[in-house]
This record gives sequence, structure tokens and C-alpha cells, in this order.
Amino acid sequence: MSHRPYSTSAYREAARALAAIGRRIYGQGWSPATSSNYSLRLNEDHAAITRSGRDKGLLEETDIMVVDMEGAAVGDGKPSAETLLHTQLYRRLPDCGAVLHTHSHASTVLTMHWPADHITLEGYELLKALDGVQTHDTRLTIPVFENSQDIAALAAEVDRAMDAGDAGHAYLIRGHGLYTWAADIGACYRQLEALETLLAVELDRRRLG
Ligand SMILES: CSC[C@@H](O)[C@@H](O)C(=O)COP(=O)(O)O
Ligand SMILES: [Zn+2]
Repeated sequence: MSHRPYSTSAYREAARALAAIGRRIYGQGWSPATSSNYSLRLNEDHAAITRSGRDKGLLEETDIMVVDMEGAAVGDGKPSAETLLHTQLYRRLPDCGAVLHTHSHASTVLTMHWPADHITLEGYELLKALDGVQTHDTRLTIPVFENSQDIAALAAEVDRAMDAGDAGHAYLIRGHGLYTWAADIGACYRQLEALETLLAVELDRRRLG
């Protein structure tokens, strides 16, 4: 299958941006022990993504590589083990330009301690940081998928959930973490910061009873 070529300068800019946002996310405590992975769309057929196993607090441009939209490495090295969860979003959502995945304390405890297959965030002003949300009077339902090492199967499950109209802004994986996506890295980081903040608030709210 022939792939449209991507711009080398666009790749270099994507690698720089992903390394910078990765260090910023690490500083928030959301990507411990090499967890988490980040990607940017380069064109219809390629994405820049973090290499597998990299320390996100020390992320450099050399820790980024290119994959095609079937999840195959372009060039040497091992892309993120969760690449297919990124390409599922790029293949399904033409306007998706950036995908961020984190492993925060809040997302882990909320999904591990409570068995529900969704987390609802409702009535928070910070919900307006999410694309398309205009009021605090909003109920955001975030689906929780069971964790699996079969990433292809997990990506197919996300696809089915989206077919059913779920996972509009983000999804959670139980005992694992959060995925969110947006048109560009700035919007995606804004959404990630809002969601991780609200998940921490929700955890505190539940503890307060
Ligand atoms: C080190 S535990 C976290 C990993 O298993 C995985 O969930 C993750 O987020 C990072 O995987 P990676 O292959 O480095 O992109
Ligand atoms: Zn992960």
C-alpha cells in the first residue's frame, strides 16, 4: 500500500513539540516510570509517536519516531506498545491531530476502586475547557474499558463504543489511565489538564463522601 510522503520539517516540529509536552506532563506527575505515550498526526498516512519504554521526564526529540496508520514502524526502533490506540483515533476521526495518554494517580484509583464502566463528571466549570462545552451545566460520561495487553482488541472495543456514540472526548482504561485527543497539541493538552484535574477533584469528592 503506497503512503503519501510526510514532510521532514513537519516531523521535526512534531518531535520537538511531543518531547516538550511529554516533559510538561511528567512535571504534573501523570506519567510515572516510563508510562504514557503521545502522538501527533503528520498526514493522512503517518503519525509521530513516542518510542516504547522512554522516560517521559527526560523526553527528547530522539525518543520520537514515525508510524503508519496501520501501526507499523517507519524506520528503526519500537514505537509505543499502544500505537494502535492512537492510530484507531487518527483513522476514525479525520480532524484528530493529537493524542495524549497518561497514567495518573486519580485515573488509576477511580477506575480500580469503583467497578463502574464509566466515570461521570458533572456541573464543573472546568468542563468548559473541553472542545464544544459551553456551560458548567454539562454531564460528561467517560467510558471505562477493561485493561488488556491485546491492544488491537482494545482499539476495536473503542471503535464499537464510538459507533454507539460514546467516548466523545476521552476514555479510561481500568487500573491503567486516560486517553484524550483533539485537533492539535495545544487543545489536546488543555483537555488533558482539565480532565486530569477533574478526575482528581472527583476522587477527592468521593473520599469526602
Ligand atoms: C511501564 S507501564 C506502562 C506501559 O505498559 C503502557 O501502559 C504505557 O503507557 C507506555 O507504553 P509504551 O510502550 O512505553 O508507550
Ligand atoms: Zn499506558
